[in-house]
Amino acid sequence: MDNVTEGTWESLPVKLHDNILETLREMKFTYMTPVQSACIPLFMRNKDVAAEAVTGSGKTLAFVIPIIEILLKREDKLKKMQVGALVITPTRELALQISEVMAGFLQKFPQFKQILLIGGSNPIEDVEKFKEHGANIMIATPGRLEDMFRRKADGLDLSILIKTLDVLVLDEADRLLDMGFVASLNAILAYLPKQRRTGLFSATQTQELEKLVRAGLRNPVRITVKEKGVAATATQKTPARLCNYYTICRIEEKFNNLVAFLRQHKSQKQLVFFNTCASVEYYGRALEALVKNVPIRCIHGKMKNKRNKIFAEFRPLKSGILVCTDVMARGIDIPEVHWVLQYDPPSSACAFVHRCGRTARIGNQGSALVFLLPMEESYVTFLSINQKCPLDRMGPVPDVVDILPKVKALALADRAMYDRGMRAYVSSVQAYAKHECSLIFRVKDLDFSAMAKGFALLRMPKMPELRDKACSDFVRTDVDTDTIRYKDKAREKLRRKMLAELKAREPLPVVKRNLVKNQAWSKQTNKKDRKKRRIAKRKRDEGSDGDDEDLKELLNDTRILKRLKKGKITEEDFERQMTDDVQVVPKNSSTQTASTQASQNNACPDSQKD
Ligand SMILES: Nc1ncnc2c1ncn2[C@@H]1O[C@H](COP(=O)(O)OP(=O)(O)OP(=O)(O)O)[C@@H](O)[C@H]1O
Repeated sequence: MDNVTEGTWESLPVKLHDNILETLREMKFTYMTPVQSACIPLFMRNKDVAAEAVTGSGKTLAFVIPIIEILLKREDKLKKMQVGALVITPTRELALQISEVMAGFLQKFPQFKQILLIGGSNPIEDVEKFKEHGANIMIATPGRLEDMFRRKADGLDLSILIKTLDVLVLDEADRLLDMGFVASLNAILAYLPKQRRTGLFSATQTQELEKLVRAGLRNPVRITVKEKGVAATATQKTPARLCNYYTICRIEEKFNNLVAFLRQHKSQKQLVFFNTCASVEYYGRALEALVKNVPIRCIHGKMKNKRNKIFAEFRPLKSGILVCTDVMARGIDIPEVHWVLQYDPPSSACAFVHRCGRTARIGNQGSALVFLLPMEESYVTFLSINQKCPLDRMGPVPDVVDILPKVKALALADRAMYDRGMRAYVSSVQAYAKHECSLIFRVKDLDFSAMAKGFALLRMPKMPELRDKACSDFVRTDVDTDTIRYKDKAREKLRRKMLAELKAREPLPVVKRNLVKNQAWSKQTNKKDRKKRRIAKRKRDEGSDGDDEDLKELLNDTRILKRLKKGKITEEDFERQMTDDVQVVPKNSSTQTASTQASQNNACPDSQKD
């Protein structure tokens, strides 16, 4: 393997513990990678490091090994409940993966205990686990870790236990400094002792990271590992063995192209990235019906407990398709991925590099393909200049057939699929509008009718973004969409009951709302909404009922209906909140605009965050 050429572990200027060398031998890792040979000695000699090296270059061991070495060399040994090392990482999958690597080494160091603190499980259980087993090494996602610092009342004062901290590692550091995490991270950093070693690791670096390097690290050593075979002046961000392609197709042809491509590569292992959870739900199910005899799995950030299981199932497969959002974009180490397909170009250029990095890891070959619309072709130049990520054009996918009628048939056969399509469409429009490169991805130039055709929709959703658009090219189905039933009998029964109740009820008192008419919903979230969502998220993170989505939906529907009946919300509010049971209202009723509005909650651009 080209990447593993930096000498043996024994050749390091610092001697590694025999047990570490033995573990490496057992793993059959004879040689170091460049980032490992550069980081390990520096980290072990008390330096702060900021390491940038391409995806799949072995950064995990570059901090796992020094962590153990540093803890071993402590003069006053750590007690059961004293934390000596902390690794913070953006997603739970990544945390899990790091903890597995750590566990491999800790087998030979039973004196050290590690704890994994990630969302999706009950935080009280984490507190109890901590109290029972103790922890010297914590591997955590920011949200759950921040929460743990506030668990004094549950008998865990982490702010005291962390005073012994020697090493802090921020993995995927640039992502951790993105807006979504920065508040949690600042809160966490305030608890940590200043006298510590800090390591920042990532394949991409941002200006925010620069600021942190300047402000937070003591004499940091910068380690930038360039790719071999790439001109010395260039700093290509993607692995040299990655064949990186783009293809151009019309928006209404995109899904047909994807299906044709996947059918032709059935014997291979492929990741397909979409920008929103709703698109994964919709297209993932469609692919399950259309690409036969190959395992297909779906993962996105709104899945709670199921996520780990699906990921664990997919990892060892020799061939298969993982349909996912950017929760899978960073750091995830899936062996032998042949193709990374980006159905939606990601919302940030950094994410592009990380998505591609799921293949061509540690010197292996791999390929990536992004689907672009004709109006998006300048993205290729942008990537080449901005991200040092050159792409080659791939010709049209051969043997493309029109499978959209089949997707429509799926929606006609089950209202759940119809709903999913509407939500996916709305969420995609909203995600498109939020693209970082808004000069290239111009929502105002999107052909909404053609896009709806490409989504195989039965009718056009109504949303403010489309209000001034003619959309006359779109031919809606002849079928009365209110008559489409849920396959799930309980859900269908509830829908019918709600329809009947809505028809029968008295007009309601008008409830005042603060939303601005004709403005995109995505721009109108108010403080109260945000608070509500935060509370809901906290409840979800407490991990009560992650798996039973259908039951949750039913309960949610009933709760919203009750609020409407009591006059606590307006009809419009009702529609907006019906995040899943869209289309419960009779045709011609003013409430029909609702069909997809509620899907705001589903428009989660699932950006690598947990
Ligand atoms: N010295 C080595 N010899 C052989 N294989 C190695 C070595 N170091 C790491 N690997 C393997 O290489 C793969 C990639 O390593 P790792 O996940 O640490 O990469 P990374 O740089 O963190 O990638 P990303 O930027 O995507 O997070 C893993 O499967 C790991 O087990």
